[in-house]
Amino acid sequence: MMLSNNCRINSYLITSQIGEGAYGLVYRAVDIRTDKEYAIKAVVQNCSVSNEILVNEGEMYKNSAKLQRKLAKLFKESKNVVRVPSIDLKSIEDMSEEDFEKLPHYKEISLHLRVHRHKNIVTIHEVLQSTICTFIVMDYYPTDLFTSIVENKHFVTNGLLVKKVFLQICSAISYCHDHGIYHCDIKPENLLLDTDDNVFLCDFGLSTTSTYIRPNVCIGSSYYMPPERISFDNGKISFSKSKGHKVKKFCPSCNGDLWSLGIILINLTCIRNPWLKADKSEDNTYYYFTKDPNILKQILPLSGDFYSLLSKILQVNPKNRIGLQEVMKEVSSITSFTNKGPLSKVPPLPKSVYERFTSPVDSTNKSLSPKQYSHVRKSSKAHNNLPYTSSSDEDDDSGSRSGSLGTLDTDTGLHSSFTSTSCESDNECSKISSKFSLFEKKFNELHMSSSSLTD
Ligand SMILES: Nc1ncnc2c1ncn2[C@@H]1O[C@H](COP(=O)(O)OP(=O)(O)OP(=O)(O)O)[C@@H](O)[C@H]1O
Repeated sequence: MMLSNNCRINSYLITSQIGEGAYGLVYRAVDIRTDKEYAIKAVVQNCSVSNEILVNEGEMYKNSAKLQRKLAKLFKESKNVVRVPSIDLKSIEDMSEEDFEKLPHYKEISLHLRVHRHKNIVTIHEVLQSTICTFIVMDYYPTDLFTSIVENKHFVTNGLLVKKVFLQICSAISYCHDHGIYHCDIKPENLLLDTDDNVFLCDFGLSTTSTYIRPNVCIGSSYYMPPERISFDNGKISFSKSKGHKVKKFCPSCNGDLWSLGIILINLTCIRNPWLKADKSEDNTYYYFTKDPNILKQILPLSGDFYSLLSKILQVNPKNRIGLQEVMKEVSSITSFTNKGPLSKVPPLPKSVYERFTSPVDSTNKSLSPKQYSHVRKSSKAHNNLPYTSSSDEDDDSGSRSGSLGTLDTDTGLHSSFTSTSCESDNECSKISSKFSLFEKKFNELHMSSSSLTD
């Protein structure tokens, strides 16, 4: 069930639905106060986000359809305008593992907030809590890397662009790793692009702070999943001694992300995925690759140098993979990706260009504060020319309010507030606001907390 016209969350007018995933729905919206566009991800409250479950497609659509129905009901009951409190971002960023046990869906937001200052990571502007879900208000980007590679064939003719985008992705991932966050779901659909071909990492729904991850736990998209998450050979897992006991060593999380980056680099340069799944028993190409990595040169038009780099990244044993910084340096200096065509000759990058691509900050904005990249709508008035045209009371904040505020049932004590522009003059809002200061107190006590590329 789609949302009806004029649905608004505080000052965000929903204009369309842009995504549907395992844990939520993503909407495109415009802030009627500023005319800026945002993406709003609705994540179901109390959904048990487990890093160990690969949600199947049927289940995914069931979950999102259920959320869709609940949201439609909520908007209907609140005459299309839902008023919800904004949660203090710092309090979410500071949440602990213990807090995530109580509020699992906040883990994604917390981990994302810890790294969103990087110039190539999507900025979160606001987190809004409703009775049925949490809304994450982020910068909006018009396209993703999958569409750009597959539909627009944007990269295969421009080696410099391949290097720019890939190095920006590496820089974002390296920043995450330096902050103890491992994304675990790097895929082109989770890499968004602005109109200047800058890339932005999103979706921290599977990310983890665990430095080591248990092998053979399927997480992420199968095309990009490293082999140790699918069928790691137990005979090869090394053991170490701890207090006299034999302890099974887990696989380094950072090296799993590295494998996914290797597949992304193949996507960018060859518009192909080498295999459906890095599983010897299920995928013949991958099986032959494990017998002889040279097979890559037969199935893909790789140059000798690029093959040599890929064979250092796509090491079956995660411990043998080349480091991320070395990958970045090698990509910067490589002079050919393919053995024929426009990518058979690509320029090595001067140091200054390499530094610009890999810098965590925008050269025009030297501070590591969250970015302000939001898309500004072309129309001068936000409510002009919208697919969902506004009603006459659109700008009247003293109009009808949703009852949802008063029934927010979380008792976690997350610090929340109403933005002054959204409902300061409203009686109900101030009542709820004082209710939230009690939560604030409790907060202090608790110390809160596929598509694929065509083969
Ligand atoms: N900030 C954004 N701007 C534009 N589009 C976005 C934004 N964030 C997400 N999307 C779109 O919505 C899709 C789903 O978002 P996201 O990956 O965060 O949700 P998910 O529920 O975790 O999905 P999945 O289960 O497929 O990983 C993305 O692939 C992207 O196309």
